[in-house]
Amino acid sequence: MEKLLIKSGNKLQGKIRISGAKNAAVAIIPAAILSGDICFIENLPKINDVRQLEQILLQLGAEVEHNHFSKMKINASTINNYEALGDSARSMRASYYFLGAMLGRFGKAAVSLPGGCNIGVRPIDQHIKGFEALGAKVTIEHGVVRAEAKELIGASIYLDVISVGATINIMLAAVKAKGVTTIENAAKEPHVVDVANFLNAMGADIKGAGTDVIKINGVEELHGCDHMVIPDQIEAGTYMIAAAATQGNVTIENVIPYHLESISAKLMEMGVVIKEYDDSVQVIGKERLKSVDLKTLPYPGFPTDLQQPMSVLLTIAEGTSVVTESIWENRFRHVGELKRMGANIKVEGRVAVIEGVEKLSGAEVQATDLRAGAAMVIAGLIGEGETLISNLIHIDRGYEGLEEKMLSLGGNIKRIQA
Ligand SMILES: CC(=O)N[C@H]1[C@@H](OP(=O)(O)OP(=O)(O)OC[C@H]2O[C@@H](n3ccc(=O)[nH]c3=O)[C@H](O)[C@@H]2O)O[C@H](CO)[C@@H](O)[C@@H]1O
Ligand SMILES: C=C(OP(=O)(O)O)C(=O)O
Repeated sequence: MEKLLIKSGNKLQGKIRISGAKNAAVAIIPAAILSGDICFIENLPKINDVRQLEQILLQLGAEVEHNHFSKMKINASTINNYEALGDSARSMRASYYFLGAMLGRFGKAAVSLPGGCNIGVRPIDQHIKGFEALGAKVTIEHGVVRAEAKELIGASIYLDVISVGATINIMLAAVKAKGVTTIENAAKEPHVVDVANFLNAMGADIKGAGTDVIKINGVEELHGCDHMVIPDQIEAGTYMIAAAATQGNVTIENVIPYHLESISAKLMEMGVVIKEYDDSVQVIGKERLKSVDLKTLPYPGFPTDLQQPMSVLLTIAEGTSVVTESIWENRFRHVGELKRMGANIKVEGRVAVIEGVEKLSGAEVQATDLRAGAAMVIAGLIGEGETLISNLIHIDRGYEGLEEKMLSLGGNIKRIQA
């Protein structure tokens, strides 16, 4: 089994380049099948979720070419199967975007119920409500979601919860529907905007992405396009936190600093020095940081996907921090692992109370999910001695070359068979 062996002691120093955003890429790839023309997608992250999406595209009959995923060419004119069933679809969350995309293009779709991180129940009722409002019939049987519509007609849809997935899936289904669709209480994450920009580059007419209300004027046809995926806000935040935790000095390049404001603000509140440039941020750590309270919220709030890495930093801050996870009901599974390293954390429901300790100590721990994995890597960089992390499958789903990037910054980390 592959594990990550980390020795602590090195402060991260230097420059790091952030990859394309996982959560944008995994929606844009399925979105590309909305047209029978050729789409080129650039700046894709080299992660397992993207590899699984390629498998699904091939399963559907699309033609795919890429140069180690840097630029993917998708020809969806050859699609002859409307069912994405099996391990690839089940292995990840974003396979559910094929529902919206296939429904939007062909009026029918079947996708195995998606997987993804085990961080809560993860219902898809808002996606289904949206598809049904557009005129589709949706069923779930034997672990497969099926959606079918003779004709999709624009509708007004109010989301009961702010959902990234439902917002994007409804956009995908609605771009070619007859008439106007509005999504109210829409998610505003940067990846939602990137997907809307991609669809507009294909000829869609979407306005308001990035605000609470998205308006989609259905168009008859979409065409091919060339699109560059935005930089990954969460990967950038992960390296910012790692730099702060190791008292390092790291310049994080190829970012949109505006997308990082909630993270920069929290780090500065703790005493970290952040310098913002046009497309990079420099993070300079300090010896003992101050505790802070943190509540995860939809964008532009503090992202839930950085709650776990951030809680590592809080374990060694001075004082007591209260972390409230308001998006997912089960996103504290990393706490048990951090306790093995000497962290002092109490969890009550969706709240974790973290009492800062002088230091963590290395231990054998697991990546219980994707961001928990990143959290363990940061803990390993600061935990006295050696840390061995297992269950790397989660990390590989969403971080491009994590150990190579950490190594280039001076982190003492290697992948071993153990
Ligand atoms: C591939 C991808 O982009 N994953 C991200 C996406 O997940 P995902 O799109 O699955 O998350 P959502 O934004 O949909 O979920 C937010 C909240 O809404 C609830 N909900 C969602 C849909 C639904 O039909 N019904 C419902 O009740 C969820 O249980 C959760 O409490 O956004 C999350 C919130 O920023 C991130 O943590 C994930 O990294
Ligand atoms: C939870 C995440 O991803 P997914 O929705 O793909 O499980 C994440 O990226 O942190």
